[in-house]
Amino acid sequence: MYFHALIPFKPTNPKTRLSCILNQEEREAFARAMLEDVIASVLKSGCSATLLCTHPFKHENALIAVRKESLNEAINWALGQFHCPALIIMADLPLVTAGDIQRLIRTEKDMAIVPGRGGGTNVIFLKKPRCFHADFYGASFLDHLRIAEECGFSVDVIDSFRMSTDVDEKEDLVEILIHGKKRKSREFLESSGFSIVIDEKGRVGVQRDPHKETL
Ligand SMILES: Nc1nc2c(ncn2[C@@H]2O[C@H](COP(=O)(O)OP(=O)(O)OP(=O)(O)O)[C@@H](O)[C@H]2O)c(=O)[nH]1
Ligand SMILES: C[C@H](OP(=O)(O)O)C(=O)O
Repeated sequence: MYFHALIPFKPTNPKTRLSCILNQEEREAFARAMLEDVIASVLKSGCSATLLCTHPFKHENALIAVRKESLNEAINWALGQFHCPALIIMADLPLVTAGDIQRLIRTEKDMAIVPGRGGGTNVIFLKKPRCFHADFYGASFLDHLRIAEECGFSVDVIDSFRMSTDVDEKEDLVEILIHGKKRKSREFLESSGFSIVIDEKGRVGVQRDPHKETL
């Protein structure tokens, strides 16, 4: 089955929650690396990709729509354009695989949704996108379930470590370094001097080679 994936993407000053370890230029490069990982899996799954960008951006394998309004307004504008099922997938899910995406688009329910850790929403597949509206931020997973109920949709909640791992905070980088084999995002982190470290309590974190620090 062939579907269209909508990937919201903020190319300019993204991932501000990583400002403690990456400067703006690095955050922009890292966000692009994660986006590459997501696009590669989207295309491998057989879907096409449209980037819903806050600023002008170019990509050889994706269509681009530039919308300067907020994330929800931009997505809701896009959903109104769809006449076929739609996949909304965030650009900060570098561990996603093509098989994960196929699992969503093969759902027999009206909607499939993947929660993000901490209450967010990482991926939504909608068979009737024009009935739905996005309400990201805060406990958006619960909000999206409520909106689906209002639409009368049957819902498939997908339990997936890889798709539920959105990369927002320094601690999240651990997952890329451990599980991100062959990912552009892992290459970026390794070439920027990041590696995993285990603290005195046995917790796993990341450290950066001081010679590669720029802050
Ligand atoms: N089109 C669009 N995409 C956005 C916007 N804000 C964030 N995104 C994208 O939406 C997804 C989830 O966003 P966040 O996790 O909040 O990412 P972020 O805004 O870069 O990160 P923080 O600054 O740390 O909040 C990512 O794919 C972002 O690139 C926006 O205003 N418009
Ligand atoms: C967009 C937002 O992302 P988070 O801030 O949870 O990463 C959400 O999932 O609602």
